[in-house]
Amino acid sequence: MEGTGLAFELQQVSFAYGPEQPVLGDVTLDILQGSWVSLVGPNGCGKSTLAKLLGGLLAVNSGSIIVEGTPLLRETVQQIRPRIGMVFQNPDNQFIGATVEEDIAFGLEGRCLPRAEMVERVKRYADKLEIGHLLAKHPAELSGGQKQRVAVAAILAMEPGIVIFDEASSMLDEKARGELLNILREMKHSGKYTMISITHDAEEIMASDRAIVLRDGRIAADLKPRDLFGDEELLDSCRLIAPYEVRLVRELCRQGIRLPAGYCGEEVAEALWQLYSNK
Ligand SMILES: Nc1ncnc2c1ncn2[C@@H]1O[C@H](COP(=O)(O)OP(=O)(O)OP(=O)(O)O)[C@@H](O)[C@H]1O
Repeated sequence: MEGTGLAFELQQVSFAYGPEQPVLGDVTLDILQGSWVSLVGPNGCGKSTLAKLLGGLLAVNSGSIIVEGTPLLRETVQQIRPRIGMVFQNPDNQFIGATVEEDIAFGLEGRCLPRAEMVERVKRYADKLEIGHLLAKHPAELSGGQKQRVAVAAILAMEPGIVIFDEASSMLDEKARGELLNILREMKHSGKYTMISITHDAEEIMASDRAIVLRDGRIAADLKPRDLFGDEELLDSCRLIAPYEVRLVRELCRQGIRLPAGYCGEEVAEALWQLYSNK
């Protein structure tokens, strides 16, 4: 369920890595608490840079970012950072501990939690992510999908209200990608998290509430995922491919079988079934 408060308020945010290199310009947007936003766009358009600004890893050159009501400033960044978890592309770069258990516990140690609560959280989030049987393993013994589950467990154990996934599924195989997507869906369903996912994955975008399209460091579109996948020109400019069912509906339309565009999986099956049973 979406909350009524705002997780992020961005006003005319601009950022450059150097004087010659403006990356983001005039980005103004609000993100509702409890919502799941996909950040999409072609390579180099500024998605990761925006994620780092949101996560307090970089500071804006001009404009402002407010996180859950608190302005993100040099003086407040330490207070805001713990509210935001970030999961990156390469799970190997996210491992800190020598075992899965140590890795999940690592972030909690900095929070000065009582030992019993730390142990309980490690177990609870390991169980939630179905990695309880891996707690004693060394990271090198895990598959890519298992490593990414550990990375997510380590972030969720810190109980952030906001989680940013920066291409977290892009190095995973199809099965592990599907499993990670299910984790994201469960997180959304729990209503406990504001989620931002940077992704080129059509299914992941389709599962989110809203797609923000960046092009050359500016917001080019802000729309429902199904509307994004209904707009071939916009999709092309983001270098995205629509999910299979959307392409199927489009192809059926070309063949003269008319179904509304932008349908998602079960709706396509239902519409085709209706069509078939009315023959
Ligand atoms: N640390 C850095 N120093 C200098 N320039 C950078 C740095 N990180 C990114 N850039 C540049 O900023 C621009 C935006 O990069 P960014 O990684 O935010 O894009 P992106 O949309 O996430 O790309 P991709 O889809 O390829 O991951 C690019 O031109 C990139 O070369």
